[in-house]
Amino acid sequence: LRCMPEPYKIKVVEPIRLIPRKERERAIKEAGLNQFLLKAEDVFIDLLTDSGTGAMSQDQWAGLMIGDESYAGSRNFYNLQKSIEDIFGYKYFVPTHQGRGAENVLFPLLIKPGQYVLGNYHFDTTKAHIELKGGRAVNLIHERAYDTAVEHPFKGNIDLEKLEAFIVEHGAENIAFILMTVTCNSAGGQPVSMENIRGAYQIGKKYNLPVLLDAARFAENAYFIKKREKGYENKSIPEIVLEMFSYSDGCTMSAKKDGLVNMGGLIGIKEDYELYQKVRQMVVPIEGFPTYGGLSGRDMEALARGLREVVDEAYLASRIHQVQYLGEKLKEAGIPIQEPVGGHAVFVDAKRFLPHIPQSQYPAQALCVELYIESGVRGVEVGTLLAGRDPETGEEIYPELDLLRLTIPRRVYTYNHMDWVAEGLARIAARKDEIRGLKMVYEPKILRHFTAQFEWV
Ligand SMILES: CC1=C(O)/C(=C\N=C(/Cc2ccccc2)C(=O)O)C(COP(=O)(O)O)=CN1
Repeated sequence: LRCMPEPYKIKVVEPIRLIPRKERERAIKEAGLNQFLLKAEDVFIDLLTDSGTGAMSQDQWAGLMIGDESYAGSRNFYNLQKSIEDIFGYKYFVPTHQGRGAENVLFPLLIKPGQYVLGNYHFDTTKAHIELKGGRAVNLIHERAYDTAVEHPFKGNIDLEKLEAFIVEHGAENIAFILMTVTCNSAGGQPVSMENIRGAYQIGKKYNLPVLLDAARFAENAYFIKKREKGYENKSIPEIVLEMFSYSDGCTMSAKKDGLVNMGGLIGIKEDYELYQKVRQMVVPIEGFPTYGGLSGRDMEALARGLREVVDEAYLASRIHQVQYLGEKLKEAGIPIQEPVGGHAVFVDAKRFLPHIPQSQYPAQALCVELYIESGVRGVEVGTLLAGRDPETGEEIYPELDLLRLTIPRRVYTYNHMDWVAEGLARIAARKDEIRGLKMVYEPKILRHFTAQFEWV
């Protein structure tokens, strides 16, 4: 499975340390069995998220030195604007501090209370912003995404029949917009095919609905299209990216993923000047000013350069192969994962791995805690804990997928680190029937997974 070596060499290193098991047991206990509450220094290999945790290049670091911190009209804003024009083919954009900043500015301009926002599968913070603006987030991903054992090249695809049927049934006037998340994080970092993006866009046009991309991992999505979709094998990544964005009216983007930066986000608008004007007004009270949107000049420069780096095929091949490699190692150890392996993470199917733990006892969270104790590796739960409660009934939602996400930061870890993670999980697999469920002893009201506290059942 080894592919071409990484197209970069290491120049700076940051020490990491595996603290003794006794200390790991104490640390996670003090964190209420919630890995979000651990100190980063007590984590050996941090697979909590690929968001903002990647390594920047020498070109990006060099760019910090030409950060223009003028309040308005910063040079770096115009450099970022050029990157967005060249890569997305969009005429307008506004920077924001991260993805949620983009959602917080854009969504109230598009959603009337009670309207639906239709998508393949909204990420949880995006769903939260849709609901906070009075919208109703609806996931219409194709059924196959819920069966982790089923292999399909584009499990992130929206079910186009369901999409059109929903619009016809509820009336286009009750739909705010269509949001396509590429790649689809919640379904396991699964890509969306060009045909599917085009199909959703055509349906949007047919019913006069805006179509937006949640573009956090757009480059990884483009790579999968090149590798897996007929007719794209000879297209360059930049060509594929331009075509993807041509099938949208705009995008929100957490640049902390495929922007290759530690902080950043943006709202992109293809050509709707009127919407752009509204966004420029809204960004002032929320993110500061239209030419900096919550970012310093140097951050915008790092992003302007990161967007150009992320569409490099040699980089994408090495990044995605490393994720595939970890997936293969886990499969060899008989650990059930979402197949095929996605672009930014390996998702362990905790329901299949720990069938003796009911979803009401958070199997993926229990596995996450065990993995930290066993090997100092921090993953994250994408399952019942994350799903939260139904906003209307208050009942816990038991999602189809109860996954432990092992999220690989970009350009940070080596294959040895991946082996360490796989061996830790293999040791757990040997004693998995002894793993106990969890009960939540403190439950926050909003986005509970960040600060919830647990005890072993
Ligand atoms: C598809 C997509 C995302 O994946 C996304 C953020 N993902 C994150 C960041 C995160 C969120 C919640 C808990 C832990 C970590 C991820 O770990 O996966 C956002 C929000 O972006 P933001 O974090 O910059 O505000 C919008 N869309």
